[in-house]
Amino acid sequence: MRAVHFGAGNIGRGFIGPVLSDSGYEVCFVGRNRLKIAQLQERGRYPVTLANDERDRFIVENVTALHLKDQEQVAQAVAEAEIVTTAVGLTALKDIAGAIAQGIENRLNSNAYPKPLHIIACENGVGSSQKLKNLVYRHLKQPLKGRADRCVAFPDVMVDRIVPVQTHKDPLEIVVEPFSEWVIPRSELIADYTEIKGVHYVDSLDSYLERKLFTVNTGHCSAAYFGYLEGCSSIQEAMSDPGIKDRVRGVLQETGALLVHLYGFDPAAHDRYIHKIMDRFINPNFNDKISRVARSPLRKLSPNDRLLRPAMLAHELGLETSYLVSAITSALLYGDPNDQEAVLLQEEIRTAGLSAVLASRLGVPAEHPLHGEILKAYRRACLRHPHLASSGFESMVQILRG
Ligand SMILES: NC(=O)C1=CN([C@@H]2O[C@H](COP(=O)(O)OP(=O)(O)OC[C@H]3O[C@@H](n4cnc5c(N)ncnc54)[C@H](O)[C@@H]3O)[C@@H](O)[C@H]2O)C=CC1
Ligand SMILES: O=P(O)(O)OC[C@H]1O[C@](O)(CO)[C@@H](O)[C@@H]1O
Repeated sequence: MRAVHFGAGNIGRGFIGPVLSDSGYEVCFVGRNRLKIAQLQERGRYPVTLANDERDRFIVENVTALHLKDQEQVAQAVAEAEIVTTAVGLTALKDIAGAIAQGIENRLNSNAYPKPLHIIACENGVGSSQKLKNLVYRHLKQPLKGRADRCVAFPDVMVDRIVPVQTHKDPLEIVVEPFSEWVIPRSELIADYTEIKGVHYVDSLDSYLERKLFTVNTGHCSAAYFGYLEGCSSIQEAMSDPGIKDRVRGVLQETGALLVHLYGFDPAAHDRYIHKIMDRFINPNFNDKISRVARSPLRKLSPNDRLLRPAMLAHELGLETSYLVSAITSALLYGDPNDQEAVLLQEEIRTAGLSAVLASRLGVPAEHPLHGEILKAYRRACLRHPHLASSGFESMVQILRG
């Protein structure tokens, strides 16, 4: 059995690769980093270490690799695979869609009755595989789309494992948290699907996906944005500040009330879930950089993502949102000069004004009550954090003072 995985990065090597390999797949990584690709080709295996006290270690066997630029080989690998997975980042899906489409075309053209193919985007977000499908279909000619509909499935999934940025001498070495969960809805699978060992199959994905997105991802990025404002460099440092930890808990209690309302979770069980997730953030066996967890604030602030979606839904239901508003406000102040989206966000706020950004980027129109609340909270946060003035906020802080 052959799997093709796009993205030889942290979640690819640290989670998807090991699960597929353990399930008997030969895993072909498709990536951009020449050194990693060459090493994967040469060694055919790599080590994974668990960030637990014992530092348990295992080897992922039966792997190979291709460079994304080797278009013909990549398309052929997709054409022959049983499963294709991705972990490249939501915004990068458009850059691999053409290669996947070419693979589907080869597969359909070489066989009148091609075997079914499952293509799974293991990216954080709602409807990631459907997004990938739309991008792939833009490259397919009309008659092929109809045939692809019959034998290619794009199931949306939930993946959960914290894999921080890696800083080892060996470019393939990877340290991951011990916990992991991969959930796939049975209803989105087509014929002849071979179950992957270790995957949790469910009837419906929504509750699993939103519980994870609004708890692990909302809580984690809140810790990162709160920590950034206080000058922390890692999540571990941020979570050791009792004030930040309380605010993260406040955010998760708000999303928790929403999730309990939406999905009927038992409140006490959900409270235990929150507790467990906060313990995962604190894991002392690695150092998770704020810059990783806070990365791409425009994506994280988009209407369907981990901050705005729960805030808007909670507001609609008349639930409390003040901690979520404070997390959104902190994200709006994220100004890491090495993060392209943070730079663009700050530039847009400076040039168009916060109110316009709230309406156009975050989907919170001027007449929405949360619009005014975010503006107010933002003004208060600017005044509390004058150190941000050095990164271009000076004039704004002056205006706000005036
Ligand atoms: N790291 C984590 O703990 C988790 C990450 N995820 C999701 O997995 C995805 C990947 O995240 P990480 O592995 O952490 O990131 P990463 O940066 O370690 O890996 C991403 C990989 O995709 C490749 N890539 C990036 N842009 C590309 C492009 N335009 N074309 C082709 N390849 C490209 C990179 O070369 C890299 O190998 C993201 O969607 C993330 O939200 C999901 C759960 C956990
Ligand atoms: O990968 P993204 O969406 O930028 O966000 C990083 C997130 O990924 C995770 O590592 C796993 O979902 C979270 O810990 C973190 O919130």
